[in-house]
Amino acid sequence: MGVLDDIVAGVREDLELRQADVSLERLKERCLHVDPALDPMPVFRGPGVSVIAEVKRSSPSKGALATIADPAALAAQYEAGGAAVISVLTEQRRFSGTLDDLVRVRASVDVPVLRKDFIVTAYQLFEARAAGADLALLIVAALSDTELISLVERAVSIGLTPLVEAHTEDEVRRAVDAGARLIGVNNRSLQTLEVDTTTFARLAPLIPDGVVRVAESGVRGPHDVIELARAGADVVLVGEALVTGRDPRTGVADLVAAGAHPAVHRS
Ligand SMILES: O=P(O)(O)OC[C@@H](O)[C@@H](O)c1c[nH]c2ccccc12
Repeated sequence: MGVLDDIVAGVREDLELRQADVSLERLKERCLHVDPALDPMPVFRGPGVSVIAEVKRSSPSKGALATIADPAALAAQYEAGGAAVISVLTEQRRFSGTLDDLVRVRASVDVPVLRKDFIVTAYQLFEARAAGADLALLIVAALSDTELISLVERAVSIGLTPLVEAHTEDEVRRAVDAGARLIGVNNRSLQTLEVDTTTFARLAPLIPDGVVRVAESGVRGPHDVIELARAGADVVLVGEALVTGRDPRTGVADLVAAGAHPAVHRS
């Protein structure tokens, strides 16, 4: 069993407990009382490379990265540095995140918030919306075509913008076929956890014009942002470098500045 299957098995177990506790009907009811979701797409399509800054305590590849006692404060720093979107890892077992982190982040920033998790059922989309999320990650490798198509549709129907993540040529094709308007190329394989930052440049040309391209994982600093922008990135998603760096606000600002540089020409 690859790492991804292992993670998803744990996610399904945790999900069963939450489903026994809160019915889908109750979640849908909660969704009626949260503020309408924010649309990240106009900013993503605007000038410069947008930065999605991630609240990430640990990862299966690196273990503990940062304590992050106050995710809301960290998110506020990211926003002050110019982050277009805040990503919050809500998976508990491997990433030490919770949905409560997302609720707290949502309350402290005005930019859109992404639920970063291993979403395999519509229930998790309603959870995301009820917690105030504006975007939700859908990982192609964790889903069948039927599941992917129905989760993309369901996300859109409840106001969430799906970020559809691919790691191979075939997965990019499946993301496109599922109607994704926002596609992320993960430089890290979720089967082996290895990072190859050339993955984005190799797969980006398969993403049609008009679809927003996100480069995910392994971005260490401004230099990487410039390279990824040249390869066609509209957006970069950065976690580790920001949570382990000295100052998250300056860290984001430096990435935003690199992506806004006039020498950076995006296709
Ligand atoms: O910490 P990094 O290397 O900057 O990566 C961030 C983000 O891309 C990574 O956390 C990620 C990308 N896709 C995922 C899917 C699930 C969990 C985590 C991820």
